[in-house]
Amino acid sequence: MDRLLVLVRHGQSDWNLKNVFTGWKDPDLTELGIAEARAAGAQLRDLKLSFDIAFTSDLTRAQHTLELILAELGQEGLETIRNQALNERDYGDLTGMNKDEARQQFGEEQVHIWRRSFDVPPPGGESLKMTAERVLPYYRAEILPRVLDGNRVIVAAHGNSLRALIMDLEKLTPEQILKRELGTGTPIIYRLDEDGEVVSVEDLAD
Ligand SMILES: O=C(O)[C@H](O)COP(=O)(O)O
Repeated sequence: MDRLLVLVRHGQSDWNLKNVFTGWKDPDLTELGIAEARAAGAQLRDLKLSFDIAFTSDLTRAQHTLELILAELGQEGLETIRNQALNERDYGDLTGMNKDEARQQFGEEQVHIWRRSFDVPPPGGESLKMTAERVLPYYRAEILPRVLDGNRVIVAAHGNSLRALIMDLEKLTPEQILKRELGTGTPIIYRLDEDGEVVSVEDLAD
């Protein structure tokens, strides 16, 4: 049985381009983001992969990325479950602020802690630990059982919601996961065993 799980971060968004903290705000993809999503779909098609069900967040940039990938695969209209449990980490008071301006205002070190520490949330927002506390229960309840049933699953989501999932799948420490940068529009292909443990991982960025 092929227990396939593909994770993909959305393509470049308007606010990625503007270097602005985005979190739960809802900008769409840029032209480059659209091209990245199509390229991700083409990579999966070249690998002859197709899917039985898709999951995405409640945010446009991830949903749009998924639609473009499915179109490349000739799988428009595939059953898709959207849930805000897969949303990007909530950036709280930093949302909408330019990342360089935030560094000038709060200092390089503090902004790095907010962005890449495991359990220090940005003011009014979510840490990676808090993000994992909503992503992982959803994964275990809704996504993993489908993979274990033999459905080929694709998940289009966000840098930090996917980090939370990857940390669990690959059994990474907080230090290891925080060094892991996920490319926009780059699929990561997992195959799992009957217990949901990772048998193989292929990051198409490598
Ligand atoms: O929400 C955002 O601004 C980005 O998608 C992720 O931001 P980060 O690189 O600071 O984690």
